[in-house]
Amino acid sequence: MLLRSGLLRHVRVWKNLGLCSRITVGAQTRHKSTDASEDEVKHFRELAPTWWDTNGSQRILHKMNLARLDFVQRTIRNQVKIQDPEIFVPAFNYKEFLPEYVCDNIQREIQESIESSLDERPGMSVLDVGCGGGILSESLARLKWVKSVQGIDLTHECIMVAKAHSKKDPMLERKLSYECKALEDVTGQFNIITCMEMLEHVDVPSEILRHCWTRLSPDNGVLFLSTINRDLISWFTTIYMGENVLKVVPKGTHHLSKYINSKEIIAWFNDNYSGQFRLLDLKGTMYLPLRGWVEHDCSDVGNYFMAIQRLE
Ligand SMILES: CC(C)=CCC/C(C)=C/CC/C(C)=C/CC/C(C)=C/CC/C(C)=C/CC/C(C)=C/Cc1cc(C(=O)O)cc(O)c1O
Ligand SMILES: C[S@@+](CC[C@H](N)C(=O)[O-])C[C@H]1O[C@@H](n2cnc3c(N)ncnc32)[C@H](O)[C@@H]1O
Ligand SMILES: [Mg+2]
Repeated sequence: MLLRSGLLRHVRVWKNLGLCSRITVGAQTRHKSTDASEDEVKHFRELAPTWWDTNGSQRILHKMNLARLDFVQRTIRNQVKIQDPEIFVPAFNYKEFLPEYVCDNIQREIQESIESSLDERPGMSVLDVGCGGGILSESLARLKWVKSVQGIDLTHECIMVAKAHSKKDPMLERKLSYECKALEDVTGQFNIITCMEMLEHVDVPSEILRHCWTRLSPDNGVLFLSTINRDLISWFTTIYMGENVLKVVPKGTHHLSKYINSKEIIAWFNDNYSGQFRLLDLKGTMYLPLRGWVEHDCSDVGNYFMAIQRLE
């Protein structure tokens, strides 16, 4: 069992990185396999009152919301096939040959066609797992092509804050609902399931992934994950700098030993659902002062966004 004390712990974890896969760490005797641990619930219970203060303890989460919503929208739009024969979709790298204004027009027409295709479809149902105070849930509920968002979380105070904040916007009332419940108690299937900045807070992440999978529509449902690789750079940025130096993340939020490598998640899906899923996108993301969260292609280090599609 990895020691949880001081820098030595982090060095030990870092040296032992390859020895145990985080994804299937043994489930202790648990009431529910997807239950939250008391210390995590206590931590987020204390943060709940200031959740919607965009300059408060969750300010980094608010800043991250812009980047992850871009990731979600880009991924969903990329699944839309252009149906309109009037739309010219060049089959070559036209941006290298055509004038910029022509390229801009082509891009605009393609995006407009995608948006109208999305709007013509029946709206998508969304489950936001570990929704916290609802930062992502509200943003998703405001998307035209989303018909419903169900946010669940096991910190009761977060759900109360989420419900109170959503009441400020009447438009959300018919699309957005919240419940303090465990994932395994959620019924039905969803077109989109989001599990953002939550996996690194649970004791048995494989159970969360398994229960997400069974609630993902087999008709190309998409699971969006964002979490953190278990590496020294993650420790340096998210814990040493984030919590101790810059103090932009509440102290005690993260524990390196609970971080999950993107490769571990992909390996777990290959082991459990081989041939039934497609990795739609995987991007690293990092917070840079003055720039906010920026995407990069090194998804094996630091934070990452992942989109996995269920094929059957
Ligand atoms: C290719 C690659 C990644 C190379 C990186 C190399 C390297 C060493 C880069 C250093 C980057 C750099 C310039 C660091 C300077 C210090 C800095 C800006 C550190 C970032 C601190 C920070 C904001 C970390 C984010 C932590 C995090 C995961 C936030 C999400 C979050 C938030 C909250 C909350 O607000 O309560 C709770 C959570 O559970 C979260 O996951
Ligand atoms: C960092 S917050 C992320 C909130 C939200 N997903 C976002 O990104 O804005 C992590 C949330 O996960 C919740 N959580 C932790 N373990 C959970 C579990 N096993 N089931 C449901 N929620 C859980 C916590 O209560 C907390 O609200
Ligand atoms: Mg986190």
